[in-house]
Amino acid sequence: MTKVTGEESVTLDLLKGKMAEFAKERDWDQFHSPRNLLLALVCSCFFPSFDDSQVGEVGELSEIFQWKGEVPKGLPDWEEEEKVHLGEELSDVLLYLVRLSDICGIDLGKAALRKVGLNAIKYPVGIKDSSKEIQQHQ
Ligand SMILES: Nc1ccn([C@H]2C[C@H](O)[C@@H](COP(=O)(O)OP(=O)(O)OP(=O)(O)O)O2)c(=O)n1
Repeated sequence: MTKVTGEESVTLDLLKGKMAEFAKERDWDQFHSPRNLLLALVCSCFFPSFDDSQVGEVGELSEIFQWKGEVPKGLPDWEEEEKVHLGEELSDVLLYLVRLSDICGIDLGKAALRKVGLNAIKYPVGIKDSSKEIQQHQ
């Protein structure tokens, strides 16, 4: 795998390439089907390779926040180790999502930009909605 320097700018295309390379080097393209990738994201880890956990990556991410109650933005009270762990679980979700999009032939960046535009039309500025009511109670 090409070395990650930490200095290159991170794009969805870069991550897509890294995941494709990662899978090819291990002969794991056979496991990276749309269904398997979706299951790895949201429910039990289906991959026959290793993990015996019954929790998908979104579940692992949720577990970090479980029982903590609401937490302040920026996570000021969290240990550095917890934040590193959070970054890892967020990354797992992102990486599987990028890979799933690639395998399905969806340009995720373009699709997301288009969706941002659609959201702006659906929710015009100044219109009251339920998410604003939630914010008011925070
Ligand atoms: N068949 C696989 C297995 C793993 N991965 C990659 C994508 C994820 O970024 C990460 C997931 O690896 P694990 O299933 O080992 O999950 P965790 O890293 O979360 O480990 P754990 O569940 O022990 O916390 O590895 C992958 O692309 N294809």
